[in-house]
Amino acid sequence: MQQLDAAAREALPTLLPDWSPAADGRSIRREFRFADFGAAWGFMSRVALLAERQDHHPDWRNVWNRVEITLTTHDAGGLSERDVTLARAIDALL
Ligand SMILES: C[C@H](O)[C@H](O)[C@H]1CNC2=NC(N)=NC(=O)C2=N1
Repeated sequence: MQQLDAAAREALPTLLPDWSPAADGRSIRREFRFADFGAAWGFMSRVALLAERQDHHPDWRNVWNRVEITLTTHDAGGLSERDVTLARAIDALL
């Protein structure tokens, strides 16, 4: 599994404006806030189905109506196209 190349990294702020790259460049992160726990859980259920379909899984946490998602590719030891693909699919759920 290849890590993102320089051009793809440069495109991240445009492609994924709501995701913040980690200082070490190895992951991207976004926080989501919903009306209540049920809405947050429903979102997480849909993300879980995306993750299974893409065989690419988030590192995430949920506190009541908040969901924090961090994406990285463990097999690549950093960011890959799989992270970009999953992030875009997650954004499309909103
Ligand atoms: C064997 C299976 O394809 C791998 O373990 C997949 C599963 N989901 C994954 N998710 C993430 N975030 N990174 C991976 O490297 C990864 N690898």
